[in-house]
Amino acid sequence: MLFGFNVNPTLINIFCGCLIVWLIKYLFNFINRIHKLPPGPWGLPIVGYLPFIKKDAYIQMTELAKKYGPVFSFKCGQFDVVVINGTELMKEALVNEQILDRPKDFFTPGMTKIPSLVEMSGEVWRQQRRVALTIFRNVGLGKSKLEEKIKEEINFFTRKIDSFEGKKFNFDDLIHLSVANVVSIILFGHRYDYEDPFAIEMANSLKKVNQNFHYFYGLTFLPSFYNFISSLSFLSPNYKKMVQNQMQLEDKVTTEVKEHLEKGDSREINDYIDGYLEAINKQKGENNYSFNLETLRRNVADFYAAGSDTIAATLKWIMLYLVLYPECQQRIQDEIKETIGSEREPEYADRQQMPYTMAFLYESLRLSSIVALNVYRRATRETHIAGYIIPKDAFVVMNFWSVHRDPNLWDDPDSFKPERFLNEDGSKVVKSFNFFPFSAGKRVCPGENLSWMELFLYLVSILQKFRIAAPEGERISLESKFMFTISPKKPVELVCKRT
Ligand code: HEM
Repeated sequence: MLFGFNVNPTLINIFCGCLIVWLIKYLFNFINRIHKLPPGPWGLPIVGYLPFIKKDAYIQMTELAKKYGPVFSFKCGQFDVVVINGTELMKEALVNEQILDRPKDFFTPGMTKIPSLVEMSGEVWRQQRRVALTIFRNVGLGKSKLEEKIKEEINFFTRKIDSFEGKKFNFDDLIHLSVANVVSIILFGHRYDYEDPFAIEMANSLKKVNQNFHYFYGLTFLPSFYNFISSLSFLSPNYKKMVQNQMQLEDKVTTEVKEHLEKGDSREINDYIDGYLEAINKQKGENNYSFNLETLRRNVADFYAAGSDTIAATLKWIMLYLVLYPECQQRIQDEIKETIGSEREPEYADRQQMPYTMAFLYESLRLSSIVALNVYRRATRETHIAGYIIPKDAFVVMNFWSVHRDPNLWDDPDSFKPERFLNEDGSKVVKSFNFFPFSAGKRVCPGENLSWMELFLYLVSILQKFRIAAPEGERISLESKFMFTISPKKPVELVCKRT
């Protein structure tokens, strides 16, 4: 008798036997897996280590690497997370074809079912990336045509700084609008006036998306619980705001796409939207066709974000370093005087005669490490790093910050020393093998060349005209906040006096 029912004892025996076999198998697999996975901290059932992850996760990941070794793992919600630290292992991981993909459930579950190029995997990602790089090349990326447009934008920018007549101003808002204009020229074919409400709204939407973003977002790691958790608004208020702001940004992009569509088929290819619309027409009817208006909208919004937030954050750090280290500022201005003078506009080619300025840029990117943890990768199949198993579908996180601050690789790594990137007599800039702010391998940042050009031209054009300082009586703070990028916590306020 079982609960008052007559049950055949043989059936009970078979059921118990099956249960025991299943339990033994489960335990065997569990122990086997734990044994082969990289070591790491334990977590709680269901949520794993997620509740223990701190705000400055890149510092925590670096600390955990000291305890468990350069490759460690933990359970985070529904996924295994493997974190890679150290140059050699990072390089091994970056060339591993099995960890090129992004997570299956995009980083922003609930937002849209159509991924952007940044979130795509496999053949579709390859197609989209190939076409994006071709369009970027055709519209002038890396050519003098784009350099001229960047210089034009910087002219507007320095004129605006001039209008403050040496008084204190907020560098943040202005730099966001200016660098967003550079990426707007590539994507939309034009810049916006700094007072244009459309541009201001677009930049504000992006700013708010970033304010509410967290690298280890609960919903990213618990996608099956998305509907449940998101219905409890008090558990995910920031997430909801982020999704709303992202939608606002994408609506603006839609307006731009519509304007391009209205031009009809006769349009010239002046920007990414033109090039993409042409790709849609050309590839219609082909197998594995992945080009459509929704993907265009998502790609443009992500390029706008990836191309402006990163450069703005880096330039903010650069301004803070210039104020904190006036001797560095002076050396760059001496190089400008010798190489360019005060009349001619700076050109990107000038960098070849300006080793100290380039070393200053490298050191700024090393110390700020704005993309401290890589955009998540996913193991497409079970693979190995340093002899450890990386299970299929594990999230793979590369900790660039740990490499850029490793005391075994850099002398006094927490100090700002541009000289570390110079040869002995200071006549040449020397790149380090332990320096990869833009990642590496097939998924390396496609905006790397554009970024170097922008950073060099902004820095040199500003210092050619102005001496930068903190407002009188105010102290510069290097406190940071980590959302997707690491940026200064407080707004950067400056005083720029004509040289
Ligand atoms: C200082 C500036 C920048 C830094 C430090 C930076 C860094 C990075 C890093 C580390 C990645 C991840 C690559 C990987 O998965 O291994 C990335 C991806 C990406 N970046 Fe940048 N980036 C910068 C500027 C830009 C600019 C200016 C653009 C575009 C105009 C851009 C567009 C992208 C895109 C589209 C991806 C995703 C690529 C893919 O998934 O295939 N980035 N970036």
